[in-house]
Amino acid sequence: MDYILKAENLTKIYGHHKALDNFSIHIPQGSIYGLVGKNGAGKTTLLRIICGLQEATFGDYSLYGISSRKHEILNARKEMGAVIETPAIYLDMSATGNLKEQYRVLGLRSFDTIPQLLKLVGLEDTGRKKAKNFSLGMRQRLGIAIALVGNPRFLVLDEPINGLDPQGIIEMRQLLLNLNQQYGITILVSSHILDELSRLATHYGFIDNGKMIKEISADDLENSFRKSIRIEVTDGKALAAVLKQTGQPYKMPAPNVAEIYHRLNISQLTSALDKYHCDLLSIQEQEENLESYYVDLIGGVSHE
Ligand SMILES: Nc1ncnc2c1ncn2[C@@H]1O[C@H](COP(=O)(O)OP(=O)(O)OP(=O)(O)O)[C@@H](O)[C@H]1O
Repeated sequence: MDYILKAENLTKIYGHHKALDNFSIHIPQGSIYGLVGKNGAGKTTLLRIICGLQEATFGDYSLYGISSRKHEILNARKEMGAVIETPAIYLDMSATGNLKEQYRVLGLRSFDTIPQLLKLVGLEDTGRKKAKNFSLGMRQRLGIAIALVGNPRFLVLDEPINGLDPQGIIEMRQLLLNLNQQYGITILVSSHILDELSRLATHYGFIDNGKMIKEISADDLENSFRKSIRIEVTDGKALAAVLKQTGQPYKMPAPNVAEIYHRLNISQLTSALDKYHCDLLSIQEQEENLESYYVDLIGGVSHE
């Protein structure tokens, strides 16, 4: 498989703290790769390193097969655009003004493609309006337009939907899918918003404490989702006691709620609970999702 970005043993140490610890990652060409991890897991550190904003303490990585130890990595980075933390935009300038600045920085002489770029990110009607009067979503999309100057084949986005309103989230989703599907741009996107990420990502990497815990394609992930039955009762302890007797795996995501993964005889369960004076409040079939997978992988209460 062709990887846009590959690392096997990246380590970044701040003082005594390992922000990345022998970290590995494999981003297939053409993917939308969702990087998932809690606050402080090391996501931004990784993104800053691959964008050349920081150096790794140990280890290297390759971009389009070019090792970060080689001088040519500087050229490889020109084929990559990024928005890390807040987009780097001039608030007193219009969208066009901001793009012109970036064209100049990259030494591009003609501004002819600016209208096309503005249309692509949905900012074609902003005229002379200054970026300081843009909504957060418009600023994020302007940041992406700036990152797209120079036609990168790899786009790196740090939490692009954080703080956006529902409309902003939908527009961002459509933009990212369009960039990936119509323009073939590989996208690395970090996000906490798992439900939204699951509508976009073709691959996932789960990072915790600076380590890559698991990489998986969206297809493999979906195939691994199990169906379960969610039961809510008046007395979780009684439910746990009854379920323990079955010897089958179950989880208790909340005090009075259990999820079980095997066939269940409801009348037997009800009469067993009855002995503890415990009532069955609700019973529901459900399928695992990205969020429950993440909780299982990175931490949660399980009785398997
Ligand atoms: N410049 C720095 N000096 C010291 N420690 C740092 C520095 N930058 C990051 N860290 C620490 O490294 C760890 C990883 O931080 P990082 O910003 O990469 O996490 P993150 O996954 O991006 O989290 P968040 O989602 O909160 O941005 C954290 O414990 C953080 O406090």
